[in-house]
Amino acid sequence: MKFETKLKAAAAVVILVMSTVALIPLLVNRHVAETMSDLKAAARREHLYQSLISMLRDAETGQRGFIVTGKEEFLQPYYAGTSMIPAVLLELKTENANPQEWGTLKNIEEVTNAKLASLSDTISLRRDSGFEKAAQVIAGGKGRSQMDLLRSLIGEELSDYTQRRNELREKLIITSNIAAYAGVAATLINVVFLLGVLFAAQRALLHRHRAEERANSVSDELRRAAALASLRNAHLQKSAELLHSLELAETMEETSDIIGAYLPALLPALSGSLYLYNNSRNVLERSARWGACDDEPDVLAPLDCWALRRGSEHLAAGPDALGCRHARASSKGTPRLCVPLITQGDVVGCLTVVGAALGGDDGAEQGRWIVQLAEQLGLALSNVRLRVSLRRQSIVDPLTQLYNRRYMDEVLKRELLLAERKGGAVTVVMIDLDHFKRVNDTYGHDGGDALLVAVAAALRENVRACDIACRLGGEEMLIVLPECNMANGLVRAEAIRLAIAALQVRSNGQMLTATASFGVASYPGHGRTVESLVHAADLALYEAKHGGRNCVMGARGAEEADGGA
Ligand SMILES: Nc1nc2c(ncn2[C@@H]2O[C@H](COP(=O)(O)OP(=O)(O)OP(=O)(O)O)[C@@H](O)[C@H]2O)c(=O)[nH]1
Repeated sequence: MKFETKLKAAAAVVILVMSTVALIPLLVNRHVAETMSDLKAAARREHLYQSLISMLRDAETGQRGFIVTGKEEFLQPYYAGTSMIPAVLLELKTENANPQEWGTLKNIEEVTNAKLASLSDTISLRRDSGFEKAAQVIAGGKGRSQMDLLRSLIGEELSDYTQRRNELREKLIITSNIAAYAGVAATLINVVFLLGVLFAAQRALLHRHRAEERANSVSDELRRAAALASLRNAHLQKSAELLHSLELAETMEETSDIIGAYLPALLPALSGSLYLYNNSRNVLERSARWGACDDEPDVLAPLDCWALRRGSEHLAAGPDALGCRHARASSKGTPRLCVPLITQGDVVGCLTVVGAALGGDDGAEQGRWIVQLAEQLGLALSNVRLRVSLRRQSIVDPLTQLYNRRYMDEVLKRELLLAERKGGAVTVVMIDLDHFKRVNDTYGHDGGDALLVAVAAALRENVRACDIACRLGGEEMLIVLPECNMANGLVRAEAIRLAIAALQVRSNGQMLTATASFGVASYPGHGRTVESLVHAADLALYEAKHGGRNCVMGARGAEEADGGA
């Protein structure tokens, strides 16, 4: 049974008991009232009997006085007594007479009437026949014996009533005592039951209070869980968007931009930086930052960060926490979480996050979410790296690290379209090493390869960042010079020719040198398509070869159509 149902049942029992208990004094008091009434009736009858005897005595006294004196005024007590006797007798007969009394009452009435008759007779005799005659009748003693009989009969009744009154008085005392005890007992029982109800009510209140507290705490937990779930949902949605954008990234720079744009929304109450590992320098370089607090260095040495040293996340919260060396003094005291970005055992970066929210109530949850995010970022970054590397492999010649013919086609096509739209120029420089077969024959294929690598480096060093140096195949190379006219192209080709001629390459203990022949052609004068332009450069190269090699030849018929760049 539920506690509150039990309490209701107990309250019903208490009300029943208290009502019953309240009736006890009522019943006892009624009994007392009845006894009091009996006592009053007994006293009244006692009084009537005493009055009757007293009235008869007065009547007799008046009769004697008249007989002795013969004066009528002496009859005054006689008249007063006899006038009230019938009423007294009537009341004795009708009011509260009990059955045992009836016989005696009848006798008393008869003797009284006889006594009154004899009193009246002697008074008449005195009037009519004088004192002597009346005195003789009195001396006969009839009147006295009547009076004695009445005294005896009334005395019996009075004695009965005295006894009855005593009995009633005792009964009244007992009943009164019972009433008093019943009152006290009822009060005590009521007090006990009231205390019981009070105690039970208090327990019920306590019970309810605890239940309310439990309900409140459960509802708080549910609210927190709901808020957490919605936050997680938002995080998951945002991180899914971020990961999707990272899948489309083509370069590491683009990757950094994407991460930098998403981090403020993913970790809004915090500040931080994302570092990416630079293999060649063995340091981590900052690729993105967000938030109000910027106290991170641009470059992170692996030994400066506990997370990188340990290979797992490191939280520094509180004054005694072990802080990383890269954390600057300005942010000391603010919780900081560093998480290494690791994929397949390799560190690809590090996420450092700073903010009071890391140490609050939800700090642990935030920390878990950041570690999870870092895992996803690490995986995504490694995918981007792989993609960038594959893409590079597909467009770069593995020996010389120059772009391959396929990429040259792609780039040149794009540059020609741009030049057409802008009305600009594009120049291509075709390069072919002289007597390269001889190099191979003399120094072996390794020697030839070493020379090719050195020439490729010389090309890269002598062009602008926007120029694209490619290896078309064998010892044949081509440079695309965007926004460059024929004249400038010829100058550039000449500089490269000199750079190649100055090369001294050591291979297998021998010093190798090289020269190259150059054919230069420009858009739009020597061709408007990739094929026609490359063909024009190739023809010029052919002329350079036939012109004695180690020289630069421009394609024919270009001057009038040359752009102004
Ligand atoms: N070591 C090396 N040799 C290569 C490579 N690709 C092509 N060759 C060689 O380059 C040589 C090209 O020779 P040719 O086409 O006859 O021209 P050449 O000897 O340079 O003479 P000219 O071009 O007329 O000056 C061949 O012997 C090829 O085997 C390469 O990747 N490495």
